[in-house]
Amino acid sequence: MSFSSLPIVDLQSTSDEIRQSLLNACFTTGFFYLSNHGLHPLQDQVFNLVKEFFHRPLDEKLRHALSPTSYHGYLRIGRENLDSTNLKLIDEKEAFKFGQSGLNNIDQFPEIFHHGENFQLIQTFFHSCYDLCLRLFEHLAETFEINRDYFTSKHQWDKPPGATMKFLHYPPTNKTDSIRAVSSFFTHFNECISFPQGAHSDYGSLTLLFQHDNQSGLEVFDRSTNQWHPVEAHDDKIVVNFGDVFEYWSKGMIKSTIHRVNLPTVDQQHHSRYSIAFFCDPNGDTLLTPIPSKLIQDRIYIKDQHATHVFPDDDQRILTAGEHLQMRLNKTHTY
Ligand SMILES: O=C(O)CCC(=O)C(=O)O
Ligand SMILES: [Fe+2]
Repeated sequence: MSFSSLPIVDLQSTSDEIRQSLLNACFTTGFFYLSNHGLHPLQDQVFNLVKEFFHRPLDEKLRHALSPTSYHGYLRIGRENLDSTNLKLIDEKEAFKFGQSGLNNIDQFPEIFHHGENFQLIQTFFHSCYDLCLRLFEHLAETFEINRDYFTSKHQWDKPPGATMKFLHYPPTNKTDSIRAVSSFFTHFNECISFPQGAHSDYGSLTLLFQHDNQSGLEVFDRSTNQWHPVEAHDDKIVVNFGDVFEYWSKGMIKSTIHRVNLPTVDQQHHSRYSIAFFCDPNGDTLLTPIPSKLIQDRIYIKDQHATHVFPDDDQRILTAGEHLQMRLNKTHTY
């Protein structure tokens, strides 16, 4: 895998160029920048709302805490911890999660999302993200030289589980360099320590990540060298990554690359970092069988140690996307 910089998929370039850059992303990190995607003006408005929401008092946000039976709600700091391999790591982020199934029911959402056009803005943004994923799926089908609707037909809007959107806030940290050193020391002594967001791979097919104020923090893991690499934030480019489902579908050709959010650099540590993640999941009954493409049909899937997060055991039973999602969600530890 090469990490010198992520490939750029420019949606205003020709289909051939898009195919080439997608192929490049498929063969390297499974991450790419998406430019000229058309969502930038909308994204700015949504970030204003994101900031307004997270500035509300904690008790007000907690009135809409995510419950085990709902697909949307507020997650306080430490509630969702994504590194399932290290139960001592607490994610120092707060989030608000929107499940597609709740998007029509405004009454369940915090007051601030009811004001003026805010709820319509959220819905429009959600739909635009979904449409953008469908567009990428069509380009990917061309890249794999298979039916144009191969992937889109597995992501039908009206079938569960649907997509999920998360507003994310990483509060300022006053960890100085010496505290950073002490934190890593304490992990050896069974203390819980906090980290903006623990290492994980995404569970679904595609993730869109919107960043704000060009504030970096995202890092991707290079399996071949065991090293973390920072991903530069550019507000006008969406960072897109493939999730576990594509690793299954492509017999490991596409990596569901592990990533995390690291502590900010010292000059940025007094600023909040905001991001929006949009997670696309195939319909629950979709089988995780290989894509019928000559690019991968002769491929032998050799699972490396990092694929164990995708393949929890060695039984050869073919999972559905729904079973896989449930298995990953069960492993996300919460307090
Ligand atoms: O906030 C970020 O930069 C990354 C978010 C992410 O990876 C996730 O929520 O799965
Ligand atoms: Fe992620």
